[in-house]
Amino acid sequence: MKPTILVVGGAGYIGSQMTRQLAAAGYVPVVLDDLSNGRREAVGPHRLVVADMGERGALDALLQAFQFDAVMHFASFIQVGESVTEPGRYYDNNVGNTVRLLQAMVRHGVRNFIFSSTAAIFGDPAYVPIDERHPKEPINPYGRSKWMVEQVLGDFESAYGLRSSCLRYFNAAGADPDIALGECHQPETHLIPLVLQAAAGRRADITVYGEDYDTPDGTCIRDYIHVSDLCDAHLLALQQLRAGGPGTRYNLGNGAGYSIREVIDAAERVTGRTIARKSGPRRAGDPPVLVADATLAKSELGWRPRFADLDAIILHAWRWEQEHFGAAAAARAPARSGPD
Ligand SMILES: O=c1ccn([C@@H]2O[C@H](COP(=O)(O)OP(=O)(O)O[C@H]3O[C@H](CO)[C@H](O)[C@H](O)[C@H]3O)[C@@H](O)[C@H]2O)c(=O)[nH]1
Repeated sequence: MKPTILVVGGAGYIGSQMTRQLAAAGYVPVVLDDLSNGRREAVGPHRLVVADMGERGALDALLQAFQFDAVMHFASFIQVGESVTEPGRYYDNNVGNTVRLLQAMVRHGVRNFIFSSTAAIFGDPAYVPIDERHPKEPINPYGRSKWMVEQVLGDFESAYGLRSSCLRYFNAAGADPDIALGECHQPETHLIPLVLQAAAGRRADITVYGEDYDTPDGTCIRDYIHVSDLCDAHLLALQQLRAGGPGTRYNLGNGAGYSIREVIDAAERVTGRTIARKSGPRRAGDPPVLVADATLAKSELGWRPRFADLDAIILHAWRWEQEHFGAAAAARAPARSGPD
């Protein structure tokens, strides 16, 4: 029998890609999503249960109905700025609901958990590239909420034998190489999709948040990682947990940092279009440089990123932008019967 995996938040950007890759790798994914941020159509032919992950009754029914081998959890709120102005919502969902999910797993004897953690747990880096030993000093509620869950997971492993892999994403970007899935946040706040909206003429320009950082060109440096490579790391972490290994934590990035200006230059190269840029103030909570040291994921998981090149990441995102929002999408729109 194929192992069944619960993908919480599997209708979202990374969760839907994970669902697709799990099925391709021979697993049976079951998606739990309340569709507050996810899209029903992103789940494709796979089983979707629409419910709130904080609801005890819904969780019990689901964990009763299926024998899950593992749970992957992608259903967090992810905007740093919003977490500063609405911390209650972030702690309630990212910590409270995650603990409720973990308690349901304990009640039903599901022992393997893969958690989407983040570079934001490290705060302003003391050094780069950032390895797993780097101090955890998050500087915003989003990062704190993720670090709290990592600590909760340590306690759940000691007390209940629930083993977990925490994967700390640096900047997830790109789209499915077949362009079946891609980024579609409402509202969109991430740099690469916004830059590509400007290239496509869906927005007038891109605002660069701060040009006075202590970096070579004054703009923030990030380590962009392709969404498919992130999902590959999840598959490897899943194998590792299912083989009976202890809980693990891995930083996931390509180890190469690109400034905002370099990202916009790369997007101009890939799209062949000129992208208008505007100077804006710094965005609260942005560390100047975030670059991963992913040596541990490579040596212990055997993880090998397939799309480490920034231009390849942007090219997939650009194809997705055109396929999903461009002229082809507009031509398809009138044929649709109504909202879905
Ligand atoms: O219109 C924009 C949007 C972003 N940026 C800049 O581009 C860089 C990347 O910003 P993103 O919003 O794309 O990504 P973040 O680094 O802020 O966010 C990533 O890391 C966060 C934690 O640090 C969260 O995990 C988040 O979900 C994840 O995408 C930042 O310096 C940001 O200030 C701009 O200059 N203009």
